[in-house]
Amino acid sequence: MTDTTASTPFEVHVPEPVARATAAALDRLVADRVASRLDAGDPTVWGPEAEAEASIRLGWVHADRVSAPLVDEILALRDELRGQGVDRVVLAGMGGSSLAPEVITIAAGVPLHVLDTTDPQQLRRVLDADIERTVLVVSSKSGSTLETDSQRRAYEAAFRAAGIDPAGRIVIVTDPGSPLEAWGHDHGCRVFTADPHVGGRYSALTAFGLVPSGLAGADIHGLLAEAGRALPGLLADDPANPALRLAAALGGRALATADRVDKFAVACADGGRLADLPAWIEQLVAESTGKQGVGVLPIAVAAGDLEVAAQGRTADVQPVAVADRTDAAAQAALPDAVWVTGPLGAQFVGWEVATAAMGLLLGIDPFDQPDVESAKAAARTLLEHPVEETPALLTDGTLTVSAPGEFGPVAEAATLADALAALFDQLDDTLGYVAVQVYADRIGLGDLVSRRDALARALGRPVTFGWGPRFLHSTGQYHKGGPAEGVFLQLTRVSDDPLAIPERPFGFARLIRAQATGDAQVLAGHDLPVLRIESTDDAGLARALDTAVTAARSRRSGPRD
Ligand SMILES: O=P(O)(O)OC[C@H]1O[C@H](O)[C@H](O)[C@@H](O)[C@@H]1O
Repeated sequence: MTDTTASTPFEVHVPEPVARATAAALDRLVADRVASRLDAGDPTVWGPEAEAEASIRLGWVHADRVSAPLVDEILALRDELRGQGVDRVVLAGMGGSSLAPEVITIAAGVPLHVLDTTDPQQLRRVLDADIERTVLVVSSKSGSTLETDSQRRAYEAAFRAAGIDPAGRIVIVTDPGSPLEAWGHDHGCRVFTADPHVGGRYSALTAFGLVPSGLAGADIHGLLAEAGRALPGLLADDPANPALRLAAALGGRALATADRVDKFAVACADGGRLADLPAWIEQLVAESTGKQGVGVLPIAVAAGDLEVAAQGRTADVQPVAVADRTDAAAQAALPDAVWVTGPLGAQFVGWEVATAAMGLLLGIDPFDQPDVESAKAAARTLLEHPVEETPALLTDGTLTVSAPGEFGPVAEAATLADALAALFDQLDDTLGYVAVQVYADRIGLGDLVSRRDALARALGRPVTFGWGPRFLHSTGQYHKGGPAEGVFLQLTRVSDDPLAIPERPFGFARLIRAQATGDAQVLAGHDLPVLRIESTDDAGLARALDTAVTAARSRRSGPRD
């Protein structure tokens, strides 16, 4: 008897009109044998310019097998730590070194405290709690990421201040040969070296995803098994291959001259297990595809938000729903959406294959991130030299408004609402989007995200929402290297918190401000409109966003030429 209850390992449903409009892209992916060439580790898929990078970046295709021996090692360490009463796991890491573990542990319902910030308020909350029960995982592929290094320094000092030897409480995950590996060995820490043939954003099923998640109590063996079950179907040159169908549906119209669809809004449709998956998809797709003036922009949204709603969404955005199992009633309620269904391990490899295939459709290298370095360099320069203030346009209570690079008539703005209206006037009504970038405590002020949908509805255009500096390691590449369609609203919570970074001449408050200033300068240097609002209190951030919604509404209802 056939088992009709077995869940499908990975399934993609593409609405008929989308499938028709992207059929040529799917044909191309099958004819170019992208799936079997990935399976074989062929680095020539993306052309001669991408070959050198691709030749050291395809280890993720078989990560389920390569990572299997790690599982017992991680679980043994977890038991050892628990035996010592150490059961609280904190992760220091940015981008590809923290997004996957956060998704995995949320799906598993186990606690993991992710430090992917330089915001002093957010850091203090984690640093000040339960240190006697805490193990810190420091994850960095390069071993030189400034935020991660700063978090590690702060925690090491906190362990020492509490009379705890950091050697037994800091676990390192890094590439072989990195400065962090050397630091870990020199300081007697447990060190896991990852497969160096996997880039950060493709590393979910390597030591980067597995060590923190496994220590926190997630079923990492099951996760690898889910990927293993899906992979054969994902590596077949077949028009039924769900990853190729996903790539064609999302990337097949991104370069069209008419009716371009170069964005997708992704929501978790099962309300629970995969709730955080859209944040991981954002980094994978944005950083992989957004370069050389082209790209596919992923926008993480909630299920009822404008960009996925049946009414009012815009033609350049494809709605996407992710869920861990098929639910016919939910699918019927969102008939225009591409549905991506499967358990988390399968979602990881399915999206990775699809993203690599999108790289072929777009003609770019899906494994590099050429524009990420520019923001880091600008922040470093600002930290080494006294910060050069962009003159303020105006102040409003606790808020200071400035526009590096200027744009339109913003210099004449007399009020915050005027400045916001000037920014929104730069928005292209066909392909433009607004990127809201908030450098603040993303846990304590998490409610600010709820204003994203209101702003999108008021503008009638898509809105992305990123927490700084986290998004610099995720969608930041797309904003600078992708199509010049964005206008940028940057909010920064400035503070005089003295939280120090040991052996550095600057503390966290100065660092986060330099990161915001540096990125704004780089964006303005690309001739992109950037409005900066700095707030000396938490309430100012909410007030600035509420004013943005009001300004956006009057733009829509006011006279248009
Ligand atoms: O793991 P790390 O070397 O610390 O890198 C963390 C992140 O840094 C950069 O921003 C890259 O663009 C990301 O892809 C990467 O995930």
